[in-house]
Amino acid sequence: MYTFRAAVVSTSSSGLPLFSDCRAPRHRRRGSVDPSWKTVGSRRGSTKIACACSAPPRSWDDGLPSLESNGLPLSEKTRINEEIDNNSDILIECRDVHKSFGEKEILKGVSFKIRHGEAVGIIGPSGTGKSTILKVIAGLLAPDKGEVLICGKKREGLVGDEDEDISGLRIGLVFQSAALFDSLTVRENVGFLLYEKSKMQEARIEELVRENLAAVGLKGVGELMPSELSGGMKKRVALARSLIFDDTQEAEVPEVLLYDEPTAGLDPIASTVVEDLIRSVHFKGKDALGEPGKIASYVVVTHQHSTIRRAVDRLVFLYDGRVVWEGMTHEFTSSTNPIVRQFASGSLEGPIGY
Ligand SMILES: Nc1ncnc2c1ncn2[C@@H]1O[C@H](COP(=O)(O)OP(=O)(O)OP(=O)(O)O)[C@@H](O)[C@H]1O
Repeated sequence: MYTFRAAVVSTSSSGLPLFSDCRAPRHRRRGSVDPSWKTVGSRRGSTKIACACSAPPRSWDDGLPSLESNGLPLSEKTRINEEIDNNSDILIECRDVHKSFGEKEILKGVSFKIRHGEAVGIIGPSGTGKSTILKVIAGLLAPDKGEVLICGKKREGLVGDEDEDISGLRIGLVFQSAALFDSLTVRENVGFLLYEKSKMQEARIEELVRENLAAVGLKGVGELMPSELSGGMKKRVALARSLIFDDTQEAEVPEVLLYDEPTAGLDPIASTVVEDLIRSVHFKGKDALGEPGKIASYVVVTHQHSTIRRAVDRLVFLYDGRVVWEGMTHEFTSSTNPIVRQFASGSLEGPIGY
């Protein structure tokens, strides 16, 4: 399963133009380049946080009655106001997202919301579309039907497309394979985007690389090659790469990180390290330097029970291309939903067929 997924991500067999710029910079290439690497994100945000996290402007002609003219009872007005307030912290919303690969319909109408401050896990049986929905959110895949709203605004186009215009939010995707360029040093991997896309001085980039490596508990590894790192260290380097950004160019906008099976293939202790790291770079946590993390919200696709328990607070359960259950992590094992029960217990008996 792991190998297959890694293969899907690490080749451009999907035919996506997205991977067309996934090459190491020519002057930094040393030998072969892992073509799988892609950092996803809009570094062009110009909206201030207050705007970034506020609800989309709502027209009172959109089906909801006007508060001014219809003399609604106070309770009704309150309800509507609460609904607006409750939606004001939604960073990402998937609405009825469909996606097929050839004849195979994978996502059959996926809807859920990610709010500011949330730590969400996406779980479900193999092949049910968990990685696919992450890639749709990240702008690596376009939905066939339905939409993804980023801070209330419909995402148009894919990452790198000219018509891609997401502002007010940065989205980073951390691939399960870590997907480092094997021909670049750790420092070059972490600073890749800044070396390539920014006008920052090399010395400043190096400083940021050092800071971000330190934040994930890695000091003094900048000049090592990826082949010299353990699997857990590679995942941390990938995380540091997703945290770094050009802070000279843009207004500060929230960042959402999407982790695709971050603990797959790790031993239990290495998994705990990565799970705690995921928590630590969240703004509610403290990074390895004791500073508050930078991440506003994150989403973790995982199969591992330890990761579910330790790294996320809320779960979205995908089955057969749809969300069949959502709930808090502590509700997962006591759910009466037969699909969830079977999955949580690992039983062969139940609605999920293998
Ligand atoms: N680019 C692609 N081209 C063709 N089929 C694809 C592509 N990407 C994914 N698929 C198929 O879509 C289905 C869902 O894949 P996905 O990786 O999203 O599942 P998943 O729920 O993350 O699985 P797992 O838990 O095993 O990693 C699989 O059957 C896979 O073969």
